[in-house]
Amino acid sequence: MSTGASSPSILVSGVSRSFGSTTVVHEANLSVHPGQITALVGPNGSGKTTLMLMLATLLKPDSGEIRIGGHDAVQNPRAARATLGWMPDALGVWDSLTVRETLIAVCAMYGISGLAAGERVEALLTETALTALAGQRSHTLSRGQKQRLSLARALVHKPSVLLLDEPASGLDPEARLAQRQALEKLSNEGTAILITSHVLDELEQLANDVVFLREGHTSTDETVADAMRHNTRWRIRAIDITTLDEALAALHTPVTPQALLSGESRVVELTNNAEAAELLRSLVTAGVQIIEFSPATGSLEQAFLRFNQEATQ
Ligand SMILES: Nc1ncnc2c1ncn2[C@@H]1O[C@H](COP(=O)(O)OP(=O)(O)OP(=O)(O)O)[C@@H](O)[C@H]1O
Repeated sequence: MSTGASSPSILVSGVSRSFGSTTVVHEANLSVHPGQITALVGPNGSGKTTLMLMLATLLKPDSGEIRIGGHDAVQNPRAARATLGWMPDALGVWDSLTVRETLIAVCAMYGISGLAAGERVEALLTETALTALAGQRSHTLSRGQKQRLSLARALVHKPSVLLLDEPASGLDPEARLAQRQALEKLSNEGTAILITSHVLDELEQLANDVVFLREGHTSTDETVADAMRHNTRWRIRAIDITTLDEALAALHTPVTPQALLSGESRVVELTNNAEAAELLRSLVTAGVQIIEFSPATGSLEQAFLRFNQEATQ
């Protein structure tokens, strides 16, 4: 969904790309405005990385238009590159360089040198919690530490567009939270962010827009809105589970028991949000003390599964 009156920082219009006779991205469309965080969600092999590589100017589209910060990514890749920060799904490291030296080398690539480079690198080390590891060789970092270095590298030239391919992969919960906060801060400062991840719960907390990708086709605003509107599986918890069971039985609502770390709960299948609201009202009227009534899996995950289901029908 594209929102906002500003012109988009990322614009993809009718973009296609084939490898040999296989078309991997089919007339894809999306836009991301300044300050917006858009999730790009698709199953394995749906074309996310291929699309990201084209946005990063590392792969040419066969047709269509890509604009990054207003610059045509095909006609003027140099200008587009100066605007964007790219975090690939796997960090290629220069084995012999330390974390600090890596960042200084990337500064040099962007024409930042001397005192300015030193200051920028120290700020990035602090921002990505890498100061304690600054003297360590990059190839000895853990997966999560490499992810932090990869983000720091992408941010060297203060880009207004960030392309992040699986940035949370390999991060522990604390590091994920820190990364989420860092990205929220950048978004509040006006950075446009396009992010792929298979961790949909994580994306749901971060993104304010989503584009689904299936076999190289992007979703339309309408299909996303429709998929997001229909939560079908709801989890219900009550102070007294027996009272809940009795009330659900009286309402002829079939349930699936679910054991959770946080206690026993029930999952019900409903057709739409109105039905969910009506069931909640009926349970409360029947005197059940409800302590949770929520989508059984994340809304984004449900919407994604629904989008895929509809696409295969
Ligand atoms: N250089 C290439 N040559 C031939 N086929 C390719 C090439 N790069 C990607 N593909 C194919 O394009 C399709 C999409 O790949 P891509 O890496 O973009 O998917 P993805 O959505 O990022 O997948 P994942 O979630 O597994 O990372 C796959 O079928 C892949 O095999």
